[in-house]
Amino acid sequence: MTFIVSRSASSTLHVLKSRWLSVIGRQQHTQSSVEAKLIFTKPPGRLQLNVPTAILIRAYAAFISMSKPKVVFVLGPPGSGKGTQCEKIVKEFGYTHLSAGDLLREERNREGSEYGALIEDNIKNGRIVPVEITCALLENAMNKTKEATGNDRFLIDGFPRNEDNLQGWTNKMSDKVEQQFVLFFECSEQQCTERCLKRGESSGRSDDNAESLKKRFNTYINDTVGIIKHYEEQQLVKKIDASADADKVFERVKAIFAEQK
Ligand SMILES: Nc1ncnc2c1ncn2[C@@H]1O[C@H](COP(=O)(O)OP(=O)(O)OP(=O)(O)O)[C@@H](O)[C@H]1O
Ligand SMILES: Nc1ccn([C@@H]2O[C@H](COP(=O)(O)O)[C@@H](O)[C@H]2O)c(=O)n1
Repeated sequence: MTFIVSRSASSTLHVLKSRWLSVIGRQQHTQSSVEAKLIFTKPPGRLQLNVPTAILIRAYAAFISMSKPKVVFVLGPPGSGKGTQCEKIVKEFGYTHLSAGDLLREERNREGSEYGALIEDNIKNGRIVPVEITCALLENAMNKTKEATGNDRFLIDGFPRNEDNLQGWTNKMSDKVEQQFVLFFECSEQQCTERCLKRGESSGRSDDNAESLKKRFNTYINDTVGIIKHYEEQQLVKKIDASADADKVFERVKAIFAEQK
C-alpha cells in the first residue's frame, strides 16, 4: 500500500510529483491492482480514498504533460507581420511573445556579450545565428517568464528558421514542451519588402534596408521554406494570408486560436 497524505485534491498531484519515483519503484515489484491510500487532511474533515496505483500513475503522467509549456512557432517572410500579429494574440489570448530576432538583438546589445559581433554580422547579412545561442536565449526567456508570471504559453516568433535551428531545438527542447502548431504568415516578397523599408525609416534596425532585405529573403527561401514544409508534412501548419491589413489578418488568426480552446 502506498500512502499519500495531502491537504487537498489539487495538491495531491504535487505530492505525487515528489513521490513519483517511489510509486513507480513499487509498481515494478507489485501487481498494477495494488492500491494507494489517498488521505486528504484538510480540516474540518479527513477523507480517505483507496485508488489503484495505476490510475495515480496515469494521473501523474497527465499532470506532467499538462504542466509542459505550450509552444506555437510563428513563421513567415521578413515583414509578413509576425510581430504585429503576436502582439494582438498576446492581448486576446494571453500568450507570451518571444521573438528570436528581438532576443538576439538584446544579446547583441548586452554589455560584455561574447556573441555581440557574431550576432550583428549574421543579422546584417540576413544569415541565421548558430542555434546554441538562440535556443539558450529562448529557453532562458521561457524559464524567466514562467518564474515571474506563471505563464507557460509561448509564441516563438521567427524560429526555427533553418535545419540547424530545427535540430538544435529538437535535441534540447522538444521533450520539454508541448508543440501546439505552427502559424505561417504568407505574403509576397514585394509587399514584405515595402513594409520593411517603411519600417526602416524609424526602426533603427541595421537590416531594414534594400541590401540586407535581399539577403534575408534568400535565407527565407533557401532555408526557412523547407522548415515550414517539414511541419506541413506533420499537419502542424496553420497558414494565413497576411497580405490584407493587420486587423483583417487578425480576424483569421483569431479563428485559429479560438479553435484551440
Ligand atoms: N497587415 C499589415 N499590413 C500593412 N503593414 C503591416 C501589416 N502587418 C504589419 N505591418 C507593418 O509592417 C512592418 C513589419 O511588420 P512586423 O514587424 O510585424 O513583421 P515581422 O514579420 O515580425 O518582421 P521581421 O521578421 O522582419 O521582424 C511593420 O512596420 C508593421 O507595422
Ligand atoms: N531564429 C533566428 C531568428 C533571427 N535570426 C537573426 O535575426 C535577424 C532578424 O530576425 P527577425 O525575425 O527579427 O526579422 C534574422 O535576419 C537573422 O539574422 C536568427 O539568426 N535566427
